[in-house]
Amino acid sequence: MKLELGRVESYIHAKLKREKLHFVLLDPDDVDPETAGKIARMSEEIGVDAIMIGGSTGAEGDVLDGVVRAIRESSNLPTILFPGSHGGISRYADAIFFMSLLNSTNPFFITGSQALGAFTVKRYGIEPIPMAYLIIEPGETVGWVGDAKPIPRHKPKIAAAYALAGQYLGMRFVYLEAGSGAPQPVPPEMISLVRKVIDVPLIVGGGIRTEKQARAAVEAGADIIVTGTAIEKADSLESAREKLEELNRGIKG
Ligand SMILES: CC(C)=CCC/C(C)=C/CC/C(C)=C/CC/C(C)=C/COP(=O)(O)OP(=O)(O)O
Ligand SMILES: O=P(O)(O)OC[C@@H](O)CO
Ligand SMILES: [Mg+2]
Repeated sequence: MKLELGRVESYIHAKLKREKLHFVLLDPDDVDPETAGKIARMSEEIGVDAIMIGGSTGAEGDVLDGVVRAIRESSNLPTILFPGSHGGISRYADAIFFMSLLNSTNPFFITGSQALGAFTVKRYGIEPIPMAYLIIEPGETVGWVGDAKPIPRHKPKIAAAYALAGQYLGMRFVYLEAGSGAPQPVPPEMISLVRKVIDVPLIVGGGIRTEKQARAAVEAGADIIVTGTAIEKADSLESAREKLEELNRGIKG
């Protein structure tokens, strides 16, 4: 049995020894391949650490492949799939967050979709990275699509219990998700309790739009910050660059 970590996961751990990481999420349903390529190149220039690709709706097939290929052609950053289901797998990506939505009420999002996608991941030779995915209020689209019972914002202990359960089940990352475009990010008190309880790296995303919010999440104990909407919604590539720089400053200090 081979238990070595894959290339992307080793890269993440090596970098985490020195700094907090910034992953940029691109949704193939919202950005065309050309723009995705440009944002990925800019991200690399600015010091972002990886590009995640996915969406809860429509990020599949040709549309997904086109965006992943464009990103690979324009930058050397690792590409990590962030699938809404087994439909969100592309042969062109380096790795996939092989995630289980632990607080879903629907077994499809806990183990079902994973079983349907497992052989595809193996056939394509994509590196699977096991991850516990937890939806925090409000949860937005992904909370609704994923049939989640969102964890109340003022109940950090529930999040910590799920996170520790995820680690004990063998998951090597925990992701606290407020939902893409959430009006408020995950509360710092919740981030710090989860950080105290688990040993694996903690990813936080959803609703992080400013340098201040990014810094607050990192200071509370997040290891990796995911940003998507703030960059996607910029009205020009120039303002996307400024936003990326601002968020990166908050994360890297
Ligand atoms: C590992 C495999 C094969 C499947 C896992 C499938 C699971 C558990 C999915 C969780 C539920 C889900 C719908 C996740 C979507 C994650 C995601 C890509 C969210 C962010 O998407 P955005 O595109 O930013 O948000 P919108 O979809 O709201 O635009
Ligand atoms: O789009 P935003 O709000 O940055 O959220 C990023 C990510 O956590 C969504 O899955
Ligand atoms: Mg989206």
